[in-house]
Amino acid sequence: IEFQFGKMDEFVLPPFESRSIFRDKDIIRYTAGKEEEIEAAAVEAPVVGNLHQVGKNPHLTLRALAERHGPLMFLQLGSIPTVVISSAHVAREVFRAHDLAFAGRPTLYAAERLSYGLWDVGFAPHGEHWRQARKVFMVELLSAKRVRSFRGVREREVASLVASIRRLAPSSSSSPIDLSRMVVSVTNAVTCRAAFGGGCETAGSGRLRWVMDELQSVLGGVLRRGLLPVVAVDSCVGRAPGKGGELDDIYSQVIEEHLRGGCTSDHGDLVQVLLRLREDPTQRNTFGSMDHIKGLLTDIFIAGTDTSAATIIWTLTELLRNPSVMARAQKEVRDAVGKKGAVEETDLHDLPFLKLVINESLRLHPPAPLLVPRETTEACAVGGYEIPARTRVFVNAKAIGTDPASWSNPQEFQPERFSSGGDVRWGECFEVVPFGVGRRSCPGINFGLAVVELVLANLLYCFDWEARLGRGVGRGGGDWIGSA
Ligand code: HEM
Repeated sequence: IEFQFGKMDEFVLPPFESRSIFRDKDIIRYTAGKEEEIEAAAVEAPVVGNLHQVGKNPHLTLRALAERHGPLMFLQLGSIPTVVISSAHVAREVFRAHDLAFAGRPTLYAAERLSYGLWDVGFAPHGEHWRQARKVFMVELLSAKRVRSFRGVREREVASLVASIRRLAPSSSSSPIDLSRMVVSVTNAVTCRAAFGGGCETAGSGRLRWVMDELQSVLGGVLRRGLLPVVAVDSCVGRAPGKGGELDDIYSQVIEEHLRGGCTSDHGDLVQVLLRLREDPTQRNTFGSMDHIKGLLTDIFIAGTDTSAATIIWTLTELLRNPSVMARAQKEVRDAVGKKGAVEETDLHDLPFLKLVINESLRLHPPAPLLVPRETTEACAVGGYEIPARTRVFVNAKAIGTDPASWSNPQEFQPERFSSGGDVRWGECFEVVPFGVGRRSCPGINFGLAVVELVLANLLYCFDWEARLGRGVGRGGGDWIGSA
């Protein structure tokens, strides 16, 4: 089976756009008092500052700039003073000593609308609401137990993906299938069923899919143009499906049905959990209004769908580039599952090599290569530099994952490199940060990896894959690559 690479760069999530905050650019100085700024990245132009240097793939441009100017780099992005962290060494220093000071999020204009006024986790400023909502997210919505309860949902959706590919496969010998789109559909469907239960049908799956596509494309637009602090706002925010939009309508309908008791599901869906929390007097400030619930639902859709899909597609791409790794992963899954016909979740424990493959793919291709932007909540000193409160912070996960100081042959795809260290403690390991670091790191790791592993295991078990002739999968071999 072949698949199309054309959409690959849609899977890279560049940083967000924000409301601009005017600041003096001469703010970052040696605390020793020397009149010296953190290495300002090369040529700073009037008004736009270093913006013109950022380019189409900011994580790559910033990595190249960091190679010249150092792993703790200051940029003036338009009117926004920004610090970029590009090595494990600096990330360790920052997040071990100053996790709290770096736990803020900038107020993102479009995000405010998407999240019903920042009543969510991902975009919320650091503070009491964020703390409460995140705690409940981790305990009630995204815990290992809750994620396990969605096992049936995942297995059904993956079986449906396999059936669709089988239907398309005979005719695909001359025209490749668009696997990217199909994989996004699966991650969308799993999230949707976990969130809404039977409400997915109520909302109408076609309509819901359209809204989700719209949500992702608006978000993509916001993120893609994210480094242009002012210009990006109008075109994206106007379409952002927040309050009063189509998605809002779907949420209202599904919540209404749940309240009437008309939406039941065997696993207990996320809307049910959120409505239960709404009745709890101790949770009133966090879950008391419908906007709270809708904001949190949006978080799950935004954060959980494209990130997981990107991981699947990049992993398959690396396997195509590395046929011997593909053969080993495929042998592992086929030996473990035998003639059962499909990989079930219980089989995943027997696939240690596949886990290494996914880790390696996340190292080389973090789906959010600059994570989600942070903002300092207070002034602090890092590496002898003073960084003021409200400085924008990007952590370049791509640069960190490919830093030669941490990784030998960093550009090579070598899953075995993860075999000696046991399981990676995501969020605590500074050499590889696809899920971020510290207290704002991703709370959805279990949920995301569960679907990534099941989809990949089934794709390897059920099909033989090869790259389309004439479309190189070597480095720099085609227009589909080069973005992460
Ligand atoms: C392979 C899949 C995923 C990847 C690579 C990923 C990556 C990330 C990254 C890089 C961040 C920013 C962390 C930081 O600022 O340090 C993040 C935050 C977040 N993710 Fe994920 N994510 C994935 C799946 C999910 C899923 C499935 C969910 C929920 C269903 C989710 C929910 C969130 C939330 C709510 C936040 C915001 C956390 C906060 O600000 O406190 N993610 N994720």
